[in-house]
Amino acid sequence: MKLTIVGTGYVGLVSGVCFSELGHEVVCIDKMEDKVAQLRSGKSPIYEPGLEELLQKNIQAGRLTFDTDLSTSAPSSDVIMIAVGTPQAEDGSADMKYVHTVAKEIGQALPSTGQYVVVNKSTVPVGTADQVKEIIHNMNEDVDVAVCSVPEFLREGSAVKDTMNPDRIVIGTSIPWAKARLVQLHEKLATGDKIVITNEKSAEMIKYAANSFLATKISFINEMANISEHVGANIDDVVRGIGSDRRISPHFLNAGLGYGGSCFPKDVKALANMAETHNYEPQMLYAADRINERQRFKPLDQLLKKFNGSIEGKQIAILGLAFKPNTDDMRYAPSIDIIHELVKAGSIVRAHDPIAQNAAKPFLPNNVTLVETMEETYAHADAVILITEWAEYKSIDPTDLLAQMRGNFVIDGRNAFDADAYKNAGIDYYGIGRNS
Ligand SMILES: NC(=O)C1=CN([C@@H]2O[C@H](COP(=O)(O)OP(=O)(O)OC[C@H]3O[C@@H](n4cnc5c(N)ncnc54)[C@H](O)[C@@H]3O)[C@@H](O)[C@H]2O)C=CC1
Ligand SMILES: O=C(O)[C@H]1O[C@H](OP(=O)(O)OP(=O)(O)OC[C@H]2O[C@@H](n3ccc(=O)[nH]c3=O)[C@H](O)[C@@H]2O)[C@H](O)[C@@H](O)[C@@H]1O
Repeated sequence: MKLTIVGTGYVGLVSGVCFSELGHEVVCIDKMEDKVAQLRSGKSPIYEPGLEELLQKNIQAGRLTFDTDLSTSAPSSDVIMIAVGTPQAEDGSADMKYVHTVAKEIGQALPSTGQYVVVNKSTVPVGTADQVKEIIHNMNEDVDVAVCSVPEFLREGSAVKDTMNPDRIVIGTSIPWAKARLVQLHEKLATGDKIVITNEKSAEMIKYAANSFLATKISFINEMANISEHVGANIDDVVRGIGSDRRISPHFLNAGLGYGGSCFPKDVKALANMAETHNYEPQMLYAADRINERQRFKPLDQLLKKFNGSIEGKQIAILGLAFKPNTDDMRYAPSIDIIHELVKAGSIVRAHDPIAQNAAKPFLPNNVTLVETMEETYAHADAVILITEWAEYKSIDPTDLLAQMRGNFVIDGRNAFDADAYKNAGIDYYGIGRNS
């Protein structure tokens, strides 16, 4: 099939690369000329395991091309996908300006002959498919177009793997010929029970419900960890105990500094905003969001406790800046807020991330020192905070770490270290909800 995919961010680029790998002919569109030039030369603008290899392979095979304008490829495409950003607006709602602009461009580009499928892959409020159709028809009332919702569930850091091995594909359309085309497009990825067919609005809701459920699961376990700290229970044991119940499952129950990234924070807020505009007060979403906003500041409380109320002049080593491992995405990363607070309190901050160092610079205060190796980060540190659980940090030997440090306080913000090994090495170890 011929595809036009608009937006070459995590979703658009990964989808474009994966669909071309599956044999489809894909044109990826982005307004940013330098990004398109970089992509044409086979260089990925984002760090995502396995992406660049497949990008280069499919460009060479002639199945994957890039353009700055959709008007050439869209009229001959079987499916046109919208994969532009829907960032958080000031009131918490999803800012739809990029989606609306693309809808107009599609309306201008499509001729009045033929049958077109336009797919919304961006995460959008319920009712957007109808809106996009209206915008397209306002530009060209004769075009025969089915606007469908096929939400994306990939995770950053494993985006290619997730796209190639989806748990399910949700196809939201009430139009039979569009459904047939979209089932055919996805047939190498999913068949049978793995394809969930719904109407447009349910598909749009599924995406927000999935992200809000996962975000709530994280806030729930963080709440349990915080309570465990107060009552002397250990969250690792609590998770073992509840996670073995298949209805709960042990997945996505890692207590820590809360969720960051470009999606959970904004999607929980956008769903809450959507509920409010329909006169419903979403209490659980408010709670998930509030717990998460607070969780990232836990290291600060611990430092103040350890250093008797003042961390001025203390050298603090930060391990990990990206919002999660295996990505260089810094959007809403807990590290940003933590570091700003540390600097405000007069600490000397040295930070390291194996991949996100350059991406992090614009988000951090100027007086933070970004160092090349993790060893340089914690040399002479009074305290160490693990914020992102990169694999290389997990292999740190606590005895070596202690020998390099000036102090002995380690805050494990992701419960990623072996608590006993750290304590046995003489480290004053703090994990989230990890009483021994
Ligand atoms: N990042 C992720 O892991 C996931 C994101 N999503 C959703 O997918 C959507 C896209 O997210 P990301 O890929 O992270 O976005 P992104 O912000 O990384 O990339 C969006 C791209 O669209 C381009 N763009 C904007 N307007 C354009 C136009 N008129 N024509 C051509 N290109 C245009 C921008 O230049 C940018 O390169 C969002 O709604 C997000 O919530 C869904 C699942 C996973
Ligand atoms: O809509 C989206 O953009 C995507 O959002 C998340 O994916 P992503 O944000 O890339 O990463 P996750 O692995 O879900 O992690 C999100 C945040 O939650 C945190 N987290 C995750 C799991 C956990 O148990 N505990 C926890 O604190 C991570 O550290 C990270 O900050 C969802 O997992 C994807 O299914 C979805 O497609």
